[in-house]
Amino acid sequence: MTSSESGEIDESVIAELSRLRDSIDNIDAAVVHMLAERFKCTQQVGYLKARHQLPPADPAREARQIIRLRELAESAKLDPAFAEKLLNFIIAEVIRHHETIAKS
Ligand SMILES: O=C(O)C(=O)C[C@]1(C(=O)O)C=C[C@@H](O)C=C1
Repeated sequence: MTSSESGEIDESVIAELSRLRDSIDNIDAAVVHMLAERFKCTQQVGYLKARHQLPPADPAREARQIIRLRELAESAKLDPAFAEKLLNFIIAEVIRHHETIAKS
């Protein structure tokens, strides 16, 4: 009898789900720590740009980053469109931070 037939979840299923969720939690923690480090770097870039009157956004640099990230995603079997959307999402936040720094 399967878990769905009996209405109870098999012990081994619970154990496997728990093991996978532990790994997911570790990966999520790593992502948060890596993002925090990235934002520490971009904050320094923001101050550097503000000090030297450089524009917050650099579209040419972004275009190169997207090409590189899409290639990395493909070789890692990650959807390149997702990788591009994620990078754009992060960069939009960075630009917002740069603009705040420039105004301050
Ligand atoms: O490299 C820069 O010039 C940055 O400001 C950093 C960054 C990024 O987050 O990677 C953010 C904004 C720019 O448009 C390009 C890249």
